[in-house]
Amino acid sequence: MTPAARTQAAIDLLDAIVAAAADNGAAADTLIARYFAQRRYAGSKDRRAVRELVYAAIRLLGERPANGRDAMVALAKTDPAIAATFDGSTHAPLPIAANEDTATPGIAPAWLMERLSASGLSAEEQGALTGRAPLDVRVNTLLATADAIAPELREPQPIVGLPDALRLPAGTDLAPFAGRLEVQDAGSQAVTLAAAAQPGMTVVDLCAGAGGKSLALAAAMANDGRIVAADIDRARLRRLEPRATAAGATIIEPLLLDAGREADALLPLRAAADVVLIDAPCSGTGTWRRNPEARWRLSPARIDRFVATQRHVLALGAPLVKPGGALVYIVCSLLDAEGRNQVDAFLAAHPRWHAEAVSLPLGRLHGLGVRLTPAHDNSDGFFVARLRAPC
Ligand SMILES: C[S@@+](CC[C@H](N)C(=O)[O-])C[C@H]1O[C@@H](n2cnc3c(N)ncnc32)[C@H](O)[C@@H]1O
Repeated sequence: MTPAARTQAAIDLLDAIVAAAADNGAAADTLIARYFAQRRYAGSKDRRAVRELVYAAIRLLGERPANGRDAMVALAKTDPAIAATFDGSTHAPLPIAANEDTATPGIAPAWLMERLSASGLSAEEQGALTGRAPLDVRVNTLLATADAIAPELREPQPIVGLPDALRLPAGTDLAPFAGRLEVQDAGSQAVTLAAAAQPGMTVVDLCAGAGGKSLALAAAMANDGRIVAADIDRARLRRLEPRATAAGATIIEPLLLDAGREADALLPLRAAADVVLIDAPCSGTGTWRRNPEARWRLSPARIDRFVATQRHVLALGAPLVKPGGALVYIVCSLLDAEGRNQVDAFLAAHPRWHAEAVSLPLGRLHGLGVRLTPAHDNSDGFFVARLRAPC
């Protein structure tokens, strides 16, 4: 592909990504994979170059652009080499007109930046939300140690305070390390420590998804005890089983919940858990470095729905905690509505519970919990709080 054809391909892809973001359709990565599956003539260099153009345009624009051309013209205005590819030749985009409309660069839609500011996030902190994320892995201590595995890796960097974490060069091939290394952001590893999981405990991972945190809990518990990994999403939960097998995690019991009737399946776990971990569904404002297109998908109504779901899962999780046990609430959002305000509301409704101090290797105190941000912690953004049930 010529450079101009790559630009046109990026425009076509961005058209699809913009439409999908508006209609809650497929993710950008899925659309890119589908696009190239139908264009076998594109070599790996072309694919990489087009992908980079697409993601550079997505990162540049906080507001969802009208279409792919608007997005790429905005990117071209930051880079004369890209602007030069708008030359009107075969397979190339038409030249950029002097008065052509373009999308405006920014971090996020204006209404969302206001909410981030109101949640105490400075302009510098907001600017870091769309940077590039490092490749972080967790060494699965059920099968390996960081010291033993480090010599097999190219340039592994330790992460202060997280002895089982390593930061690796982008593009490191992790296939030879299946089971021994799990891709997991440093922030995600840090907030899981708030569970203080110990061998012999019973832990309910209520929003387990594909089990990223369940696997970390199993390692922390040295495969001794019980972890119930519950979720309403069958496809995600199904991905947990092979991961657990590869990781040698034997104490994880997947539990598929029926949305709207979750309490039925959870009844046998009433007052049974030392710890209930709730990694709640959220807007993901802390994960834009990995998933920058997510900010094109958000709306005030969508955030309201997340807030309602978070209240719902908190109400499901609280009765599972045994007297004196703990509920750990986590969101990968930096909006107070989803983080500290949820905790304040929970405690107002449960006056006999209290928030416990959590000491983590990353993050700063925020409300009754701890907040991690990309600017401060070079991790994804998270809010985590640990709530103690009455004895
Ligand atoms: C942030 S993701 C969890 C990620 C996972 N803990 C990890 O570390 O990989 C939130 C999960 O909550 C699940 N969820 C949403 N509503 C739920 C409900 N009512 N009960 C249980 N899980 C729910 C979603 O299906 C999703 O998998």
